[in-house]
Amino acid sequence: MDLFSSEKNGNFIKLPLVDADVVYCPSFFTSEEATTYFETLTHQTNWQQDDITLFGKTYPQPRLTSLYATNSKPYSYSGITMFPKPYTDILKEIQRKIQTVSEENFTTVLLNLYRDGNDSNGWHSDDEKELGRNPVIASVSLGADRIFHFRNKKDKSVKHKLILENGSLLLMKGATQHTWQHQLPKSKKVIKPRINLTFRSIK
Ligand SMILES: O=C(O)CCC(=O)C(=O)O
Ligand SMILES: [Fe+2]
Repeated sequence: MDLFSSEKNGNFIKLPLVDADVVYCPSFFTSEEATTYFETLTHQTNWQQDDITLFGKTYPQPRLTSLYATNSKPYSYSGITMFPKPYTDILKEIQRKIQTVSEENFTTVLLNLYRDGNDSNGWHSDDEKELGRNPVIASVSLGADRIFHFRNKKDKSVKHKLILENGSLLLMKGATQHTWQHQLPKSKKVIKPRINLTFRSIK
């Protein structure tokens, strides 16, 4: 499906990032769908808090995570290896809806729970080998609005900010993970939780 002619799924905005392909859709899901998904995933997900190792030091990850997949392939990043559980019905439903616009056969979803504005996700690219060369990553946001940043890898002063809203979809494709990093910074103002799902393909 051509993203820009899709009316049913609302408004797709292409972000002005050089050598990247990032599209944001603010209300991909209705607020009723987003509320149902948020409530169900809060309670049904097998949330865990792993330790990560960065530059030889070990810390508890500043958020909770969980991995689900249609196969049994693990996913490794920041010194953590996660083994997936099988998709639940709600994850199948969300994936079916995003697959109508993403044209990618996702196998795996990483869920993040940011309990409040103290939880965060530091600068990184999703460039692990198991994701393949130019990964398509579909990122769904539920719950509290949070600020999201991109910065260019060659010139880290080149940044782009956006707000990831409840029920939104962000699609990152093409060279994006080679040329840009992203982060979800802490925010003193945020007191409510947010759930993020990033659908990926690990073959
Ligand atoms: O929470 C988000 O919006 C970003 C998550 C992310 O970048 C990741 O899990 O790789
Ligand atoms: Fe990421």
